Amino acid sequence: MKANVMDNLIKMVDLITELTTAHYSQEQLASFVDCPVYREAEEGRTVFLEDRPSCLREHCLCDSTFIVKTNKQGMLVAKGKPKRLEEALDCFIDAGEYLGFLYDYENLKVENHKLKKELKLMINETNEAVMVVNHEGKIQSASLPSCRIFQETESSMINKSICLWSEVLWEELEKVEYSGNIQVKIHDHDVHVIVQTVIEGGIKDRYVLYLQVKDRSQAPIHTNYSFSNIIGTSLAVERTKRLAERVAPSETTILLRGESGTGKEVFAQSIHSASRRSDQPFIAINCAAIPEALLESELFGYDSGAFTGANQKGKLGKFEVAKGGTIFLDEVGDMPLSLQAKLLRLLQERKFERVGGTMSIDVDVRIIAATHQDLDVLVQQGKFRQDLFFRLNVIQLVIPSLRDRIDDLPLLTESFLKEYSLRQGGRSKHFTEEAWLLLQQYDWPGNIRELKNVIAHATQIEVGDQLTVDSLPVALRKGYKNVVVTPTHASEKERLLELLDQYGRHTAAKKQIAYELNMSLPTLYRRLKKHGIK
Ligand SMILES: Nc1ncnc2c1ncn2[C@@H]1O[C@H](COP(=O)(O)OP(=O)(O)OP(=O)(O)O)[C@@H](O)[C@H]1O
Repeated sequence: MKANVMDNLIKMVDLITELTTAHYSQEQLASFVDCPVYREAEEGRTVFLEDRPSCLREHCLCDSTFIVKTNKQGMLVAKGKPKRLEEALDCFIDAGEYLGFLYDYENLKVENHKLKKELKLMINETNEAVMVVNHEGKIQSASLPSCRIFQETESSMINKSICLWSEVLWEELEKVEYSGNIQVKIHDHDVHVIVQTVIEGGIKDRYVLYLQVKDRSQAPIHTNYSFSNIIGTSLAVERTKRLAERVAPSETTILLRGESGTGKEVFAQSIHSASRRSDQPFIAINCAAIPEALLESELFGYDSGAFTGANQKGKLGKFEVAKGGTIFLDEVGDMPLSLQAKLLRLLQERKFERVGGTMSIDVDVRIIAATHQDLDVLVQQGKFRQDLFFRLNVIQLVIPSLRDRIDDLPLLTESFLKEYSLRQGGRSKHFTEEAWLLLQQYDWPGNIRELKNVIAHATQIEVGDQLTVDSLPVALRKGYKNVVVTPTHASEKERLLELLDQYGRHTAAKKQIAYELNMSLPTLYRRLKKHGIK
């Protein structure tokens, strides 16, 4: 479907060139009334003429073969091979319909600038990476997805030579006669470029480029996770998954809470994959990992000339790169207050300005924010704006820690063992009983990320199929006591007792404990009963 529309767009560029060559006004048409060809065309049929009819000859502005399409408003006369134009007219309608507007070619006023404007609009609106490069290698128009591949704003690419980004691409473009395929590297991405040349007056006038990033794992749009591959069947994770699945299709802003390494990004990606935006970009940005001075331009982009002495070209910010898709603001609690104000305005007005820019840019992005910190506390401390907190906290999902879903340890371990053993080209390895006990006793402060790292480490250093205590990191081995217990049971019981000691045994304390464990109060009572805790 998309490929067809692209083909159509490419062909249309050709068509537009042809259409601009001749058009007859109402007055001129008045003098054609006696012409049989014109009358036939007036009935609404497209008439293809191998030769120029005598009735048109005297009014004719140029001398070549014609195709005539007419109605009350005027007559469209275009130059070119009849069969090709017939196809092109169909393409014109198809592409117009797909892009949400139908160009009424019955009423077509064939004025060069208008058609060029329409083409530009279509290029801007398309979700495909399309560019037009002129015969000197200068970029004439570029759709937003193509700007993403080049990691530039449209304004910083227009009228610049394509050589600035890839000399190879320009060398290869020059070799293309009519159409061709080029493989190039742009910012380390392997990009496949489909090229169509536009010939005017017998010479190559411009190139229409359709770009596809081949290695999608490197493309910003890529997500690895959907709900179906979130591993875990524990009550805590099932509950969170159900709630996330319910809110995914809506456009609601979501706040994910949970310790580091619990899978907040995994949930954010899954929500994106289950939303209407799934074929649009998913862009993640860690607000804590980027120096404060750079965060604003990373998020909102900057216009050329925004920084003196700096790179004079503009740059797209993550909100623009994510257009139509989802942005994942990880560690949002670390965002500086000055930027919190800008983010709040964006959430309220769905608009923002680039750094150094004056133009307001509309935002069409779903926001999923995440934090391992307690935003309530940050609000009380004056480190996080309360109004922003309310805006972000429309739906809150708490991702349980691995301790609180320790029942999932076997499933997770098995899956990571398979993954890493396969990666290393061998059979699936397994833990000895002793090592397995240690894994179950450990309290996993680094959560699933830590578990993954432990398994990657163990499978790498152990040559045999069995992963022993010795292949575990020191932090885990510290707790090794060589005792036989039923650990899942024991560790949950231990955790419950610990929390009861900490908070107390009255109902309010139990409510707090249930909240901490991401379970309902009745579930907590069931668990307490199961472990014989009074
Ligand atoms: N349910 C799951 N099934 C499979 N893998 C998971 C699951 N949850 C998390 N992981 C893996 O654990 C690692 C950490 O997950 P992720 O980055 O989503 O955590 P996070 O909570 O966003 O961490 P941080 O707060 O540090 O950014 C990733 O490698 C991810 O693939």
